[in-house]
Amino acid sequence: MASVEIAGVSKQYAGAWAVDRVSITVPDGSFFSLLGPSGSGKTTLLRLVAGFLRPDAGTVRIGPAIVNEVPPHKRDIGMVFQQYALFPHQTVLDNVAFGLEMRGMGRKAREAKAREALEMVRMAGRERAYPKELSGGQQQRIAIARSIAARPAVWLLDEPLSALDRKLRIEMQSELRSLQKLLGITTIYVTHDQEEALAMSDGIAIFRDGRIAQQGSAEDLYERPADGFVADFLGSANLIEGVVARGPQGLHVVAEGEAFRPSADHILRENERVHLAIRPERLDLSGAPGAAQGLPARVESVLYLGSDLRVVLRTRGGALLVARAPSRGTALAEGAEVFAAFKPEDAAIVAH
Ligand SMILES: Nc1ncnc2c1ncn2[C@@H]1O[C@H](COP(=O)(O)OP(=O)(O)OP(=O)(O)O)[C@@H](O)[C@H]1O
Repeated sequence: MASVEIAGVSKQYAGAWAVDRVSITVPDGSFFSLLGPSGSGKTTLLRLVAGFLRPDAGTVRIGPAIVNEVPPHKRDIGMVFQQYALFPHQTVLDNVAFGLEMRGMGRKAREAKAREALEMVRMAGRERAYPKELSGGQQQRIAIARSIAARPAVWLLDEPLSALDRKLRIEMQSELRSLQKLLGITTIYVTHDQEEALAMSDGIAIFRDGRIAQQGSAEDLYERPADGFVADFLGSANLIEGVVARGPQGLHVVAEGEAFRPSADHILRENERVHLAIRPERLDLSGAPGAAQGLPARVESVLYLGSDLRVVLRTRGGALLVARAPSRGTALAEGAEVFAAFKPEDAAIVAH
């Protein structure tokens, strides 16, 4: 197995930087996601690691070796694409064995390896089928089996589940993760689905316009977003404008005329303009103003989502807030006046 180290890598298309000085280290055996909106450079970076593209600057290492000049088939990688890219006129077994043949393995050995891979993706018994006889989910399992049959050191997946329906996607997320752990394979996973990245990854890099807005563990990014873009991208954070002021208790954030204490791990600079970023599920609408900190607000709409409600609120200062409240035992009507409370540790303070 091998780590992947991307150091200062850039790539431009027709004068525009698709990937701009990106550095990421993916430790041996870990699962790392590239997350970001469409066009932010995720696929370009994955193709640079795969060797389909050459960086204009920087280096890509797989294990100890710099691979900038190494063609894809010599990089010891397995790849899965959004579109399964199976050969329609070949059987499942031949599709999975294809890469092994390219590596010069004899028929017996490659069929044994291919069967082993099919067992891992729970497709044993379908060796003689053709791709068109399989569902989309099953075809993707075949593509996954093909990518791991040779037991590569590095696994690169580009939105592998985005063509599947939601239920199957969630099932496949945990299967992919289990398989990744079983094989101990170093993995880079491209997705634009924040829930998927949070659920699956040891590490995540959030892309914005070819650059990394922030990288870290799922918890780091969710609880301590570096800025409003990251906070919002990772799950519709509420952003309330404020400014850092000095009071008798030290530095705090003033927003809509109220003082908010920072949690212990925030470093504030006087007069800095900031946002308080609060997750919808961390707003508590159940109480009256009292010991808790928060903002008075009026309910604009209540949407029933099954297990919970989505409540849209407008603060007196004009900020729009979204809260999640349990659907049982919550009686909220449009126009009601409420107090939206939150704990200091649930409000990340992010750059404006
Ligand atoms: N072959 C190409 N020629 C010219 N420009 C390209 C090419 N491939 C990508 N780009 C541009 O590079 C930028 C990054 O694209 P990239 O496909 O890496 O983004 P992405 O984050 O993977 O997006 P998506 O989620 O939509 O696939 C975009 O502005 C895109 O238009």
